[in-house]
Amino acid sequence: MTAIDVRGLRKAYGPLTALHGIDLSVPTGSLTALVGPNGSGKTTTMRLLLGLERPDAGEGTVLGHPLDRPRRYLPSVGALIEQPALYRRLTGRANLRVLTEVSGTDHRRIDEVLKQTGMLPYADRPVSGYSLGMRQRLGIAGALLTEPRLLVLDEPTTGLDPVGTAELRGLLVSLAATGVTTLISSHQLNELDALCSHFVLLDRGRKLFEGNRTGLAAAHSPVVEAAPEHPEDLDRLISALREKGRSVRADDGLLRIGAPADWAPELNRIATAMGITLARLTVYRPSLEEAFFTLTGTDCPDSGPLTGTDCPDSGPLTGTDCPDSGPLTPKAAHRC
Ligand SMILES: Nc1ncnc2c1ncn2[C@@H]1O[C@H](COP(=O)(O)OP(=O)(O)OP(=O)(O)O)[C@@H](O)[C@H]1O
Repeated sequence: MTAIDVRGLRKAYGPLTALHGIDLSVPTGSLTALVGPNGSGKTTTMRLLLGLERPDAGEGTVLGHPLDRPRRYLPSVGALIEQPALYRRLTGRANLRVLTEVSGTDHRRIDEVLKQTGMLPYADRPVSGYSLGMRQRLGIAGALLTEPRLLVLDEPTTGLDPVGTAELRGLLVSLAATGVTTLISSHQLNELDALCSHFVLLDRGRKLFEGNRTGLAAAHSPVVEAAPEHPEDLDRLISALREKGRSVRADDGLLRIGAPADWAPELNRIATAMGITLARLTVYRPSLEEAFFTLTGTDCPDSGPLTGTDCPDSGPLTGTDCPDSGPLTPKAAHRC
């Protein structure tokens, strides 16, 4: 069963094509990540699915209803696009009451969604005193008022501190357990890696990948890392490997070679035959983030014009070092 099943979704703004005809199949009940750099088309995709804009082309269904009949499915959809629009002087509860009045929802839902989002203890305080995380949770509480079967959240973790992000993650997991399908966009790939079961990767308006985490990891072949004992041997080894058709990248004395895991002994033999001793020889599987940057052809999140992504330590749950500040971890080595 698919909650969202669309084909050939296309949208242009004047000369700029924001979406080049993408297909999406979001499984019912899944927590689906919509991942991509700035300008890749995440928000546009969500706006089209929510009927906020009309696609230039494309068809399909959302919750079993035709995409071009959003009024049929929107009553079962909750959405948070960018920051929630809240009245700062009103309390959280009063904000939700306004929403129930606008949407005609039973106001008895208010306490339920406050409880569901962990906001009940703060419900009677003015929103002006809320942290960013509390505002996001209140925004999600608002999106839950109509008991949606599909939740669409555009970068809900932006600006959240580690505690706020962890709380939001907990909330999304508990919602998924109730059968709600959630489509969530973010740049913070490692965070979604832990959270989501289904992944859609966008870049420059095109879909690069859709599938589960295993499929995504498989899309990025293992990497063999090696470092000669003597740095002066580096260039010779690189030339030899390239002559054998291997893609090789050198980062501060460490070679990163695209090759299957069982090729590592062969590398050892090649080096030995050349009289080179390897001080390091390891194989590792890429993280979701690395697979993504490989697929997009982006080397370093803060160096490419299309990424606009901050150093990984801006994401509280990545656990990676900032590429130029930490030791040469596999991740740091690969990324910059
Ligand atoms: N209303 C609009 N008018 C003109 N161009 C637009 C409009 N909305 C989006 N775009 C352009 O379409 C492209 C995709 O934008 P979109 O906001 O969907 O990307 P995104 O992946 O959500 O990016 P971000 O992470 O920065 O929010 C961008 O080049 C953007 O500038």
